[in-house]
Amino acid sequence: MTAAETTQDGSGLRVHDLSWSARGTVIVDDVELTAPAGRITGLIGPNGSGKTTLLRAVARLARPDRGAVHLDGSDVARLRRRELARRLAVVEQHAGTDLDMTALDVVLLGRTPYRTALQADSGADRALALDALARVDMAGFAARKWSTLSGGERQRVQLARALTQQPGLLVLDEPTNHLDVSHALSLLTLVREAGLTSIAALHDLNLAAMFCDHVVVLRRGRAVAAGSPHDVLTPELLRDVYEVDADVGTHPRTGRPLLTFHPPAASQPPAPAPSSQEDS
Ligand SMILES: Nc1ncnc2c1ncn2[C@@H]1O[C@H](COP(=O)(O)OP(=O)(O)OP(=O)(O)O)[C@@H](O)[C@H]1O
Repeated sequence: MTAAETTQDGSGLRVHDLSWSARGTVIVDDVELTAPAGRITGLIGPNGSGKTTLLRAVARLARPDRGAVHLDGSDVARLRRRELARRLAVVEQHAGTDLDMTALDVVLLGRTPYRTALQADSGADRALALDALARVDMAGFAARKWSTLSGGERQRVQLARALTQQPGLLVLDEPTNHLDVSHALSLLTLVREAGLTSIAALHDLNLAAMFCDHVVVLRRGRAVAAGSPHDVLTPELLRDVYEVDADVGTHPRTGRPLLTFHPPAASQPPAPAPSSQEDS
C-alpha cells in the first residue's frame, strides 16, 4: 500500500506546498509530503537540507510562508494550542538543559495538555509517566535531576514525555543522535510498537531502512524522492543526493535494504594487517 493510498481518507499527516524562508533565503521549498497513519516516515537528506526546519513547521514551532499541514484531516494551523498539544508531540534535537526538574517531572509535562493550570498531577498521570520511563529503559532515573542526565538519557526521557502526551502524531528530530546502537535500536522499536503516525529526521540511513515504512528525501529544501525504503534508498539516489558510493543489499533477517558505504577512492584506509598467531 502506498502512502497516498493510506491517506486517501485524510488520516495521517499531509503537508501541502510548504515553504519557509529566512532573510530572503528559501530553506523549505514547496514541500509536498504524506506520512501514512500509524507508520514511521523517515525524513532524510544531507546536513542543512531543511529537515529540522520542515519538522518545526509541521509542529507549528515555525510559521511557514505558505502551505498547509493536515493531521488526520484537521488543519494544524487552526487547532487551539491545547488541542495541538494533545494531538502532536515533538522530540527536538536539543532539548533544554538548564531545567531544575527531575526526569519524572519532565515526563509529566506530557500530561499538561490534559489538566488545568491549578490541577496537580493525578495518580493516573504518574502511573503513565512511570510506565513511559520504564519503556525507554529509564525506570531507575525518575528522581534524577534533568541537568545530571547524559545526552542519550535526556533523549530517552524526552521520548517518554512525548509518549505520555498520548499524541496522534510523533515528530522526532534525530531521535537517535546521542544513543548507542542498542538504545537506538530499542528506541525505534518502541516508536514502531507505539503504532502512532510518526515522522523522524534520521541521518543513519540503515536505521531509516530498518524502521521506516515510508521515506522522504530532502535536498536543498525540496522533497526530491519519496516511497518505500526499497524504492528510495538506491545507489543512484545516494550518489545523487549524498555524493557517496554505496552498495545496497538486503538484510538477511528483516528483508529491508542494507547499505554499505565506500569511502572516496583517494582516502581508502589501508587494509588492516592480518593477525598472525606467530606474533603472540
Ligand atoms: N533562522 C535561520 N536563519 C538563517 N538560516 C537558517 C535559519 N534556520 C535554518 N537556517 C539554515 O537553513 C538550512 C537548513 O537547516 P536545517 O536545520 O533545517 O537543516 P537540517 O537538514 O536539519 O540539517 P542537519 O542535518 O545539519 O541537522 C541550513 O543551511 C541552516 O543554516
